[in-house]
Amino acid sequence: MSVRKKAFELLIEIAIHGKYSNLLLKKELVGFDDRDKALISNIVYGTLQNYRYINYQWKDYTEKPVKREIKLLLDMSVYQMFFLDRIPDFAIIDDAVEIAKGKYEGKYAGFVNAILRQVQRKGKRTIEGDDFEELAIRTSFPTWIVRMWAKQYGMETTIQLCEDSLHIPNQTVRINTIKSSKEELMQSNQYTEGKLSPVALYFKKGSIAATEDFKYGRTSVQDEASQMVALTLNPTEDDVVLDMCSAPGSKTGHMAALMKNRGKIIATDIHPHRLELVKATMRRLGCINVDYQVMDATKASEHFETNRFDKILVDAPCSGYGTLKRKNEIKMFMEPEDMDGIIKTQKGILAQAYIVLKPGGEMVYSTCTLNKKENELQIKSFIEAHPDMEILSEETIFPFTYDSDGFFICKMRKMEE
Ligand SMILES: C[S@@+](CC[C@H](N)C(=O)[O-])C[C@H]1O[C@@H](n2cnc3c(N)ncnc32)[C@H](O)[C@@H]1O
Repeated sequence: MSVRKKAFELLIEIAIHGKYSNLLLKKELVGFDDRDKALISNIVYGTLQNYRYINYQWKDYTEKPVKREIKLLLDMSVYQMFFLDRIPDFAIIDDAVEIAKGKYEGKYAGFVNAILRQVQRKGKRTIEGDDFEELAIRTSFPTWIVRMWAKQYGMETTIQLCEDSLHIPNQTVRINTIKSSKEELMQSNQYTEGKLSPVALYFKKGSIAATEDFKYGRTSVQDEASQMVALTLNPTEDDVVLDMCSAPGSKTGHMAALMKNRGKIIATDIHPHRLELVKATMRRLGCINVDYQVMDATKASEHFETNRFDKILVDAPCSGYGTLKRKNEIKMFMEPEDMDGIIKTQKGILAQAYIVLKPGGEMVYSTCTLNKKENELQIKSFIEAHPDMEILSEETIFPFTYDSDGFFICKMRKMEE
């Protein structure tokens, strides 16, 4: 199968059928050589990352409603014409026409040809609209989120956030100190040192999952800002810790390492199949101080006695807007109402965490999103409802500062009775 046809099929799966891009590409690119793999990945991720900008380049050249698959074919072709210098336009257009011929009995081949020839003739369009609209189209975001971020964080930060989402992210591992050390791993020349977390290494090239270090549990794939969560909670060897939303287990493994495999972590998640991922990861990492329990964290006090835990991690389900350079398709699907249910769940989990936390105990609330309603305002309302909780630290890590994901991390303490 041609490289572009494969890219097109993958885009249909992601953009129309809602599959996760990183999982799909990992599975579907087996058997392609490295050059083809790189080109297919580039076309798929590039089209997703720039979906609104490239669509803007051709959408006014037709008044007819365009079928979703044909729209994707045009988007993908325009992406290649404007972003990939090495492929001549005529080859991209010919290929798109050939792919269209195979769809809907060839009905759209002429249409695809006509639109792409217009794009080729007219070149890049100047973006029209106010500052919010211009930024949203240029960096391919829905305009509502640009307005929301500008209101919450200011325009300068919003521009940085939007532009940062177009970068290819670092591949980062956490050193699993249960099995290895920085000194040992750095000997292999596969890594450079991280910038934020003391146990982060950047993987230089290739697939982390294919390395011996990963296979034997010396490393865990984990973004650097994400590593700051367990470091902030800082559980010790004597603690009994509740990890309320633990799957797939990145932070559980980190906490086990900080606790030197002593004390106890109870790892819970609402989804049994996701809790299985935590178990598998703990086996690979050699973590032996973890117990597992399927649990809806909004009902934690039905499972555990009051005041039981020394430390609690609430790594809450969230809108995920801090992970946009890693999960490009979120930008395409994000809707303002997505947040409503999540905010309610976060509130419910926090209220339950409070009940099962010991007086004098500490808890971290974290999200991988940039949205004050899920972060600062969520904490503000929690503290108002629980005046015996004090904030020890509250930090937003923007994804552009350390080329990491974006995280919000708040550490709190329950005052002694
Ligand atoms: C941000 S992820 C957690 C990531 C994890 N802490 C890690 O470091 O790998 C949020 C998790 O919360 C779980 N979740 C969602 N709603 C929940 C609920 N009501 N109770 C418990 N877990 C929930 C999801 O299944 C998901 O695994």
